Amino acid sequence: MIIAIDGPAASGKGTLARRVAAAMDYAYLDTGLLYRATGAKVLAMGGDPDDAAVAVDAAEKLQPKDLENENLRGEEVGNAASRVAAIPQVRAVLLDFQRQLAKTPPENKHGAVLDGRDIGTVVCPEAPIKFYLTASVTERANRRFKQLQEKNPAAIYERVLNELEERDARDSARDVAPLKMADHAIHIDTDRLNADAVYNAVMAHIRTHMGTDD
Ligand SMILES: Nc1ncnc2c1ncn2[C@@H]1O[C@H](COP(=O)(O)OP(=O)(O)OP(=O)(O)O)[C@@H](O)[C@H]1O
Ligand SMILES: Nc1ccn([C@@H]2O[C@H](COP(=O)(O)O)[C@@H](O)[C@H]2O)c(=O)n1
Repeated sequence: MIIAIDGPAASGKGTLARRVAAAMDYAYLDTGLLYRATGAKVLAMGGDPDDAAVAVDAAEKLQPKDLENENLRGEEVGNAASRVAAIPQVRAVLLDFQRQLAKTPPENKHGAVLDGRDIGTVVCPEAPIKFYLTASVTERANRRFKQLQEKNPAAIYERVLNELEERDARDSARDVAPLKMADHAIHIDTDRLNADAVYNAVMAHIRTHMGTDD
């Protein structure tokens, strides 16, 4: 079974998806990492993330080790990721890998959890269960700021907020696979829910869907 989790930056998709995948013994794919690794490659080459030829070349050359780069999590790379992600040919290059993993999860797992922006709408529209997580931009900026501060005490809240707003706007307005809720997705507003509460709500939906709730 495929479980799709979409939503804007720092809404808690990865935290949730990782936990759901572990509980279900499913494979997990953070699809944002593919775009982050592509953006980071472009920056490392001194290229412009809006340059389609350079970005496509970087996407085509991605290797598994590129996804393990510790520096992918910063907002500068997030911004570059969001710019390469608006290029249709980049998305086309990365699509097959995502679909393949969803349809044939590694290690003979019986399912996969994918999180991103377009999992329920484009990558796996056939997913039987889809979630769409949101939270206000200020709540998400607080979360991301706290997270970044653990690694970099000099992180600046206003900068984090601006970068999230910029990324939200670009991800929602692009022509190809924009961020939006899929039809039939379950919307969870996480503003007043901690990570445990979100997880419990999602697992309750999954059990109901699978007919395993008692
Ligand atoms: N419901 C929640 N309440 C408060 N904090 C949360 C909640 N869910 C996740 N967090 C925290 O918010 C931060 C961002 O979460 P996470 O990385 O899972 O978001 P994301 O949507 O995957 O982000 P991105 O799109 O940038 O990959 C993390 O520090 C995480 O621990
Ligand atoms: N399915 C996806 C996933 C991500 N993106 C783009 O990548 C950027 C970084 O993603 P994070 O989840 O790590 O924040 C994001 O801002 C999107 O532009 C995407 O387009 N589709």
